[in-house]
Amino acid sequence: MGALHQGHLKLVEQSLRESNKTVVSIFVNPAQFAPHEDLDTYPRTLEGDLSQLRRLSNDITVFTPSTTQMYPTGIEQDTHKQTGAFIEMANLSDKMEGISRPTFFRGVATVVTKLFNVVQPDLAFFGQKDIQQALILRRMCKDLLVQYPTPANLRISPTARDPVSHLALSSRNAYLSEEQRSQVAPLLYKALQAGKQAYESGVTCRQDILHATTQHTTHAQQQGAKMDYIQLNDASSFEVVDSVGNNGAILSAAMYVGNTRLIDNVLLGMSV
Ligand SMILES: Nc1ncnc2c1ncn2[C@@H]1O[C@H](COP(=O)(O)OP(=O)(O)OP(=O)(O)O)[C@@H](O)[C@H]1O
Ligand SMILES: CC(C)(CO)[C@@H](O)C(=O)[O-]
Ligand code: BAL
Repeated sequence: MGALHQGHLKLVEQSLRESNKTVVSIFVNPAQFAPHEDLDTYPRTLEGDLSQLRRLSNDITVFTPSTTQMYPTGIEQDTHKQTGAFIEMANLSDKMEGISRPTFFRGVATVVTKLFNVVQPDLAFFGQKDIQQALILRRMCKDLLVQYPTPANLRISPTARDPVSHLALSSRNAYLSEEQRSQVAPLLYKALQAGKQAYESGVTCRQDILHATTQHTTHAQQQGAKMDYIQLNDASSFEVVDSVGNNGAILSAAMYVGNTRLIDNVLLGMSV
């Protein structure tokens, strides 16, 4: 969606390494924003984005469609008023992130289907920062027999982080004040890491893993942040799990720092 940062650029670099043609789409997709969310204020920095991409390579095609091109029959923000074709990911899009953003994955799956139809990529690169999004899209490719890309060719790359604070890079970090960015937001990953460390020292039970995170989530709340959730989920069904079994699990969280909603996750006993 643009406002490019190192996390995005790493995906582009991966594509440049693994493919002979790279297409970058930059499109702020209205359908994935609920009416109360930040569609209007979402950072848009197209000129800077294009220069960053040009610095990586002269051989990148940048696809910057208009809303009318992507939604030729229009798009209503309110899902109840929408008509026509949309992709539903039944019993998946209402779990995890979907509890707080019930129409988000419908909007994402729909726009990514359109992008795949237009570009027909052999390979597609998504970030682990939005882990449920990437896994839902891989499942969509499998269920809908998508050929470009096949599910195996939808790659999920590790989350790029600030080298000092380990805060996950995100376009929405631009909303944060310097103090929020350096003092409060990094506590989200610290909490997740504490859960991961507990798991790696032998703890598998959800309650105990979540307990290990509380020192940092409490600290964040004392600093004015508001936890939306921190939860342990299965990576296929996205159901909450009571313990980490053989298939591993995702420990993920969302936190408000001021009005800015940040997400992050770590993988326990699994890889993508
Ligand atoms: N820190 C990161 N590391 C790796 N991939 C990332 C990172 N941040 C975003 N991506 C990936 O880049 C792609 C484009 O994401 P998007 O444009 O929504 O950026 P974003 O920084 O995640 O923005 P937002 O603030 O809206 O969450 C997605 O596949 C996303 O997972
Ligand atoms: C997948 C995506 C491009 C759909 O608009 C967006 O959700 C994103 O950038 O993560
Ligand atoms: N990277 C996810 C885009 C969104 O939050 O809308």
